[in-house]
Amino acid sequence: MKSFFVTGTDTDAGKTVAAKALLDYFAGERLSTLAMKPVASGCFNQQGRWVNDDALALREAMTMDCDYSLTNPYSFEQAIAPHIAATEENIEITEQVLVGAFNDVRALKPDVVVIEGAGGWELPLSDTLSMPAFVKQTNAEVVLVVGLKLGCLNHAVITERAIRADGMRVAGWVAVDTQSREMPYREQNIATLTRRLTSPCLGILPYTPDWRGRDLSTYINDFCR
Ligand SMILES: Nc1ncnc2c1ncn2[C@@H]1O[C@H](COP(=O)(O)OP(=O)(O)OP(=O)(O)O)[C@@H](O)[C@H]1O
Ligand SMILES: C[C@H](N)[C@H](N)CCCCCC(=O)O
Ligand SMILES: [Mg+2]
Repeated sequence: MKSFFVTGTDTDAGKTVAAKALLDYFAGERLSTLAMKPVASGCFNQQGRWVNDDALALREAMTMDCDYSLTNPYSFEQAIAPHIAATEENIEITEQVLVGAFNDVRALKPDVVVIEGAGGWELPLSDTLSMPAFVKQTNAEVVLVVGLKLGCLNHAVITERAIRADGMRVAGWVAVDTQSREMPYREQNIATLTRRLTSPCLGILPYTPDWRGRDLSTYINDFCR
């Protein structure tokens, strides 16, 4: 089994869209998949349970099925920094619960698990815990999603460096056009990312308003053969 943790240059970088594209790609490779959005802030009540749009989109794209609570063990109502949302709900996010959910997902024996982070790499989860501590326990390779906007070059280089400094392997990066209006000098920016990042480009995702219903596998380069 392989696991990929999808992080980004920031919140709104396009992690959910890129994670969906990875799930579509693995499905096209005839690999079975499960997805996780372990910590979600910005949830709504659906039939008595708090659910999150990212988690639901990833669950639609995965090829296997599992209980919602394994995909998304922590779901907070407010769309704010998760550790603050957790405090507001008198909940402490623990590594034990996160790793427990990951192990339960792994026990279902998918070929691939795709895990979407929240915010950027160094996301606080409590006063003492940050997301990288959980990622380390999963042994996942990290995919860095770069939301194409002014400022992304600095954020991308620093994030790739931070992931490696934390001892994790970077599988590569995916650039995402998150807005209808193309970033000025888009190609030059992508060329700079290609030169300055030392991991490979795994794909470039164009602006696709109906991305949820589309097969995005075509935008992912072959990297898992
Ligand atoms: N390629 C795209 N085409 C169309 N819309 C996009 C694309 N990429 C991102 N978006 C939109 O931009 C917004 C931010 O993208 P997304 O939700 O994937 O970010 P994220 O990194 O997952 O953020 P979060 O930290 O909240 O999980 C969303 O409204 C999404 O629908
Ligand atoms: C609610 C939002 N869309 C994300 N899911 C959470 C982003 C947290 C960012 C925390 C931070 O680094 O400041
Ligand atoms: Mg998301």
